[in-house]
Amino acid sequence: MSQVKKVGIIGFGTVGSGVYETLLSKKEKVEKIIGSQFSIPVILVKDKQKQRDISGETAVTDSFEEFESLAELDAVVEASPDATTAYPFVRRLLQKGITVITANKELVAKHGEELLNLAGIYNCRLFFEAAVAGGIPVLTSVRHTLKTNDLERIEGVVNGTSNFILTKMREEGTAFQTALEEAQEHGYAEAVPDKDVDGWDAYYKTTILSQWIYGKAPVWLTEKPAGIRGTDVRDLLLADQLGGRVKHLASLEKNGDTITASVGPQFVLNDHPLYGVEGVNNGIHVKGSIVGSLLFQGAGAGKFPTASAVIEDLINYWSHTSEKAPLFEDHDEAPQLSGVNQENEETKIKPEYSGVWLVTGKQLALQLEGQRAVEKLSAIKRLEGREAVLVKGKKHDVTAAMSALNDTVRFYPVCGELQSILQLNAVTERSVS
Ligand SMILES: NC(=O)C1=CN([C@@H]2O[C@H](COP(=O)(O)OP(=O)(O)OC[C@H]3O[C@@H](n4cnc5c(N)ncnc54)[C@H](OP(=O)(O)O)[C@@H]3O)[C@@H](O)[C@H]2O)C=CC1
Ligand SMILES: N[C@@H](CC=O)C(=O)O
Repeated sequence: MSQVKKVGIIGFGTVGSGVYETLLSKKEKVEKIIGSQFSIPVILVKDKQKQRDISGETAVTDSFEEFESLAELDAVVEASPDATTAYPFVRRLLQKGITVITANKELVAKHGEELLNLAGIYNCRLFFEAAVAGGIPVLTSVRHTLKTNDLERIEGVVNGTSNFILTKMREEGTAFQTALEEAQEHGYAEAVPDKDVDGWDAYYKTTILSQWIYGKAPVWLTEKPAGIRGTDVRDLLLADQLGGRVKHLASLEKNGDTITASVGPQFVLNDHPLYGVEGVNNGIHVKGSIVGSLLFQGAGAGKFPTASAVIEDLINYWSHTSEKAPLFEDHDEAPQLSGVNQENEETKIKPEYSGVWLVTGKQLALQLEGQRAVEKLSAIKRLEGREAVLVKGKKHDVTAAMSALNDTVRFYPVCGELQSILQLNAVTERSVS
C-alpha cells in the first residue's frame, strides 16, 4: 500500500460526526477500495471544549491556522453551517491545492463559480454531491449516466425538513412548530431552520442543480422562494380530498436557452411520481428525452445518509474514479454558479402563465361566481371553516378573483398532467352529486 492519505474535517455536527464515524467503521473497506491507508489527523470546530467522541489520534482545534498546519492534508471534508463560515476556509484550502468535499449548499450556490475556478487553477477538486438531496447520488447519476438525454423539466422534493414537517402535520395532526422541533432533534434542519421552512435551502439546491445540469444559474419566476411557514393543516387534508398532496417543490424548466426556476408549496396529484415521497425523503423527478420518466428517491437529510454522499465523493477522488469538474471539459469559461441574490432584471421576470391551481380559503363559491377568466375544475371541498377548489386560469386572474374577500387565501400550483386533473374532477363531481 502507498503512503497514508490524510483527511481533515471542518465541522463536527450532524454531518461531520457522521463522516468521522463512518470512515472509522468502514476503514478496512475504504482502504481496500483506495489501495492505501488513511488517517484523520485533525478536526476543526467552533467550540473545542464540547464533549465529543473523538479518538486521541485526532486533534480537535478551533483555530483554522492550527488545522491547516498540523498535518499535510490530502483532502478536507467541509461540514460547517453556512457560506459565511466556510468560504474563507475553502478558498484558502483550494489555493493550497487541497481538494475539498463539501455538504454546504449555500457555499456552493453562492461561491461555487469562484471556488471551482480556483480548484482548476490550483490543480485540485471541489466535490459537493451531499449538497443536493442529502444521501441521493443525484448529481453523480445525472452526470455519469444521462449525458445523451435532454432533460426538459426537473421537479423535486429537495428539502427534507419541509417534507418531514408536512408529512407529520398531515398524517398525525402535529403542529408546525412541534414537527420542526422534531426535525431539528433528528439533525435534519439547518442550524438556522428558517432556511428550511422559508425555502432558501431548496433555492440553493435548485441553483446548484440548474448549473450542474444546464450549465447556468436559472432565471427565477419569483423574487424570493416560498416556504411552508404558516401552512394550515386543513389545506393538507383538503388536498387529500381532492386527490393530491401539498408538497414543497423545486422546479426547473428549459425553454430554449432559458432555464426558469421556482421553489414553493405545490399540489402534487396522486399519480405523479413525487406524490409518494414522504417524511424526510427527497425525490428528484426528471424526464429524459430517451429514457423517459425517472425518480431518484431516498433520504434527503440526516447523519448517515449525508455522510454516505460525502464519503463516496472522497473515495471516488482518492481512487481516481470521479469525473472531471462540471463543464470544465466543454466550456472555455468557468461555470456560472453564483445566481443567488443577484440584483439583475432577469431575476424579476414574472411571466403571466396559465396554469391549474389548488386554491384554499373561504367563501370560494362566492368569489368564483361570474368569473369568466377562471375555470372551476372541481367541486368545492370544505373542512372546519376552510374550503378548497381546483381552478384553471392565469395566475393574475386567479389571484384577482380569489383574494377580493379573502385574506387567508392560498394558491398552490398543480404538479401533474391536466388530463389527470380532469379525470380526477369527473370522479370528484360524481362523488359529491
Ligand atoms: N444535516 C443534514 O442532514 C445535512 C446538512 N447539510 C449541510 O452540511 C453542513 C453541516 O450541517 P450540520 O452538520 O447539520 O450542521 P451542525 O449545526 O450540526 O454542525 C455544524 C458544525 O460546524 C461547526 N462550526 C460552526 N462554526 C464554525 C466555525 N466558525 N469554525 C469551525 N467550525 C464551525 C460547529 O462546531 P461546534 O460543534 O463546536 O458548535 C459544528 O460542529 C451545512 O452546510 C448543511 O447545510 C447537507 C446535507 C444534509
Ligand atoms: N436542512 C436540509 C438538510 C439537507 O440538505 C434539509 O432538510 O433538506
